[in-house]
Amino acid sequence: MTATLMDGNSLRDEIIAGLATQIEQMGSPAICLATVLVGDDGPSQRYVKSKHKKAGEAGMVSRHHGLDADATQEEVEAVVRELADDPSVHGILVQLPLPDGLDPEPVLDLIPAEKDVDGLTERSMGRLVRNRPGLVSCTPLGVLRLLEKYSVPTSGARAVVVGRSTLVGLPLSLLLNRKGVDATVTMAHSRTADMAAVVREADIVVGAAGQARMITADMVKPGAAVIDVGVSRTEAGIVGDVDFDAVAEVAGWITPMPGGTGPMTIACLLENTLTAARLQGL
Ligand SMILES: Nc1nc2c(c(=O)[nH]1)N[C@@H](CN(C=O)c1ccc(C(=O)N[C@@H](CCC(=O)O)C(=O)O)cc1)CN2
Repeated sequence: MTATLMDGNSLRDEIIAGLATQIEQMGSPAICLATVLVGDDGPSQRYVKSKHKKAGEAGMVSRHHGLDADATQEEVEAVVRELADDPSVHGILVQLPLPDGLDPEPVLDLIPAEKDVDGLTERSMGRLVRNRPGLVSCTPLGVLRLLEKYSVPTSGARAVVVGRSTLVGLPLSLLLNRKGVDATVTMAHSRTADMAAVVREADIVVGAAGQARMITADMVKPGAAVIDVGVSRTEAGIVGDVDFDAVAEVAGWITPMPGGTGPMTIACLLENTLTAARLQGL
């Protein structure tokens, strides 16, 4: 492997240790992250469990609200409303996806902007678009942290983000385009003509389409930074959007899957929770 490995597990641990120190210096106030999980999807349960474990390591408290898969829209919204009104809760996270039949949009929009540690409400996304301060979604933030940590040049770099989800692709494209980061960003998606040629132009490639190993070595410019956000579960285990072994021979930097952007999502969620607590006067 010639590429530098961008290790999300070690950067997550570093960030969480830093948060623990800051919270201790604040006199260890009860900074509370509340999670809402509807249904019994295995991976979602694991992610939520991990969020609680890491919150504890950062010196935060956390609270979990689990609802059955057949919960109604009204029941889910009632839980979020209660958390929104509770002054002891600083951050609210509704684990996605919600089961079929539930509409996430009205649920998310019940979260007050200052408690929106996932950065997914209309208000938070609007602030991101308008370049105003606000909480930003966690995986895109995690990608920026990795680029920064590994000193990947971004100013004037060509970045291609494959995937246009509101969870990752869209906010990440906006962040990469921001002043101070200054990449020239292309958003690519399933209808992009000649995807290989588009990706080959990029100094920074982000795979966020959820298509197993779709980014192959022949699509990657030598020396590019390649960030994998896609997760596909195959018989061989968890596979990302990047054909890791072959791309690692061409790229300058690469994230592993697992161990890259996933852990960073949780680290940035906890950073957002501390920011949210401060916004609420703690
Ligand atoms: N409300 C949200 N829902 C979802 C988000 C989100 O940011 N907010 N992102 C994903 C799931 N997710 C966090 O919620 C998440 C995904 C993956 C990991 C992670 O650490 N993965 C490990 C692999 C472990 C495994 O998948 O079994 C890794 O990459 O090393 C953490 C969090 C969708 N929903």
